[in-house]
Amino acid sequence: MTRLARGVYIVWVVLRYGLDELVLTSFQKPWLRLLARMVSLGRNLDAPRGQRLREALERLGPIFVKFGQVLSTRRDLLPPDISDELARLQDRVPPFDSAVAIGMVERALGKPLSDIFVSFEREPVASASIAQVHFAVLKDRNGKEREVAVKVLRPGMLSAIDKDLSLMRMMAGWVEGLSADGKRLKPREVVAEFDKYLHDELDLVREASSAAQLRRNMEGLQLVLIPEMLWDYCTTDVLVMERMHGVPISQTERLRAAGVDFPKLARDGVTIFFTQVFRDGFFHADMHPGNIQVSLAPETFGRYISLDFGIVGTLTEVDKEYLAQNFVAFFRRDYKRIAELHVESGWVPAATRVDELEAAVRAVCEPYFDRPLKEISLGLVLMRLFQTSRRFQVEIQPQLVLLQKTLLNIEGLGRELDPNLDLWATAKPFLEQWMVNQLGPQKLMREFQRQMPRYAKLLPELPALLHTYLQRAGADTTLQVQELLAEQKRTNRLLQSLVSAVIGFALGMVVMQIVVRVGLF
Ligand SMILES: Nc1ncnc2c1ncn2[C@@H]1O[C@H](COP(=O)(O)OP(=O)(O)OP(=O)(O)O)[C@@H](O)[C@H]1O
Repeated sequence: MTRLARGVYIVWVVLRYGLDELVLTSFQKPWLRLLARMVSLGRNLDAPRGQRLREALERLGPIFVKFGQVLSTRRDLLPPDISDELARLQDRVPPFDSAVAIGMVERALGKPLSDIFVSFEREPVASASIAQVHFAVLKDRNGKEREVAVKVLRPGMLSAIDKDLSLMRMMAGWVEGLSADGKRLKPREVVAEFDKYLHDELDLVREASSAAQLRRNMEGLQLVLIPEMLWDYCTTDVLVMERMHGVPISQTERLRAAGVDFPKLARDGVTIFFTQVFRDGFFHADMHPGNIQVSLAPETFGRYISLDFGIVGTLTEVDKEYLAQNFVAFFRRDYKRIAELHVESGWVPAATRVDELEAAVRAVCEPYFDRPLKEISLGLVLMRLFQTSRRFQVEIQPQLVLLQKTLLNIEGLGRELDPNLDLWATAKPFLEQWMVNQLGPQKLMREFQRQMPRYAKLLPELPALLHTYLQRAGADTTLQVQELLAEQKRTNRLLQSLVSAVIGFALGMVVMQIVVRVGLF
């Protein structure tokens, strides 16, 4: 289909499903209002708006379906009825021809299939819009046989995606320009985010490296199994990894019959997530049930198996600091502090009235304290906080939105496995440890250690630097002497401040320990 024909088709679907009503209720130009009314004559719009949007995206094909799925996570932008409906979008599409998949594997790995694999299942085990997965048995370099899962990218995805993305960008521009409501929805920003997301997903080496990193991070925890990536066989289009044998988490009856301890499973899920977020700042952000299995093998019985590492989130020290400070203020119900934090960090315009922001934050948080702590959904609180912040022109970072979305998934999963799950009892040790790490002496020590190599490197260079300096100063010895004396004074002062800093640091450590251990929780 040419670009023009595809564009016309998209506009037709938009109008048939009444999507113009969703975003363009407030066309600014009268002639556009008239035109929209004319082309939409006689259409039947009985179904709820969310359902119409979902059906239209399904009709527009896999890339739009993926777009809807990504959009469903932007609960900070969309009303709940629409995001709920979008979250129901299923990404399962008919598989592509096995011969094509095999051809891609052979091209990517540079050998005939029989040279690499002992056997290769032609029928894929799963197929989605971006890729499909085949099981196989690999003959590794040492002649050892290994069961593997081979993920192959759908051919021609890049050009199809780029075509649809350029149309989406164009439509986003229209929506933003033509509708008063359009600007609020930030369509161009949303499409740009989707563009990055899709291109990341189209690089399987990137996915494999995320998996390898998570596997390393999770090794010591002994709660989750992550497939090993077989690097000799991983390319941008083809990913070969250890095959996992688990039971999908959705098959609860089977798991129960096998004797899996559900309350423990629920607690472990929270532990894994909190460790990834608060300890490592690197988390699996696509935690839908399709990507989670449970091992029934005797030596790893009851452990999670995590799959699909296309979407991971990273948190910087600044993000963690933001979360830490806000969580602490939240637990203390110190809404003024939350408001002040936003102003201090420059998140809201300096002219923002702290009392107004404080009142808005109070309205979000206070209702939650009516319930027992274990019933509070932190994902929901965060989402409401982000929504409120937007009203005050705060640009919430995408990684924080990703975190909030994953938190909602984890809480949902945990409560499904064990309705009595006390999220806080499980999360509290992590938050405590995290607070100590973020604000306590360890953090200062880490900073100190981080800076040390820089100073250590400078030290041996000092005589050479001094020598160059003296040479440059030339014959004017008076000047040299005066400057050297001044330098000596400066050095003395530096030493004095260093000593004070060390004493202050030691005192700080003691005070922080007391504050953190006694004051916060
Ligand atoms: N290493 C593995 N071992 C066993 N099964 C696997 C493995 N990797 C993938 N699968 C199977 O293939 C399915 C799809 O894998 P994956 O989620 O990685 O693909 P995807 O194309 O990204 O799908 P989606 O985006 O819909 O989650 C999994 O649900 C699982 O059943």
